[in-house]
Amino acid sequence: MRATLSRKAHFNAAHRLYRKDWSFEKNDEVFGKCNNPNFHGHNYELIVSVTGEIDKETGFVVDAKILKSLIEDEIEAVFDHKNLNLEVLEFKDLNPTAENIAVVIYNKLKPKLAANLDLEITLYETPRNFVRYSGE
Ligand SMILES: Nc1nc2c(c(=O)[nH]1)N=C([C@H](O)[C@H](O)COP(=O)(O)OP(=O)(O)OP(=O)(O)O)CN2
Ligand SMILES: [Zn+2]
Repeated sequence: MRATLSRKAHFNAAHRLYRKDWSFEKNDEVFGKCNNPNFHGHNYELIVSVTGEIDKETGFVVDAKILKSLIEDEIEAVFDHKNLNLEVLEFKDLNPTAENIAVVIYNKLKPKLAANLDLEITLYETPRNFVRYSGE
């Protein structure tokens, strides 16, 4: 029997949406106020969902305590109160859009989970904008 265990987390981070290889005008045209050179911030809300067989002995898909620690160590410690463009290696040459942040989070967590577990990342950048990514 399969089920999904989800864990919520959050982090605050600053970012700027732009491409280094575009002019300021082109970045302004495409990214608007998100191209502010002085950055801006969001209270990101993260939902990490793990799907798999329910273990017959424990009743767990995955131990929620272990998932909590994984998110703290791999995501919150790296992203919380950081400037994503300047302080998080993965975004040195990658625009820190909600889509790309969700992919980076997926890629950090997936190898840390048992191979038979499926992972879905839901990332709210604002209360109204959110992204889902599950590796496809
Ligand atoms: N496809 C995407 N579009 C946008 C992203 C993104 O990550 N992916 N990000 C942004 C900006 O980061 C921007 O800061 C979002 O803020 P805003 O437009 O203010 O979002 P709100 O939900 O708060 O907007 P309201 O107009 O107040 O509803 C832009 N686009
Ligand atoms: Zn933004």
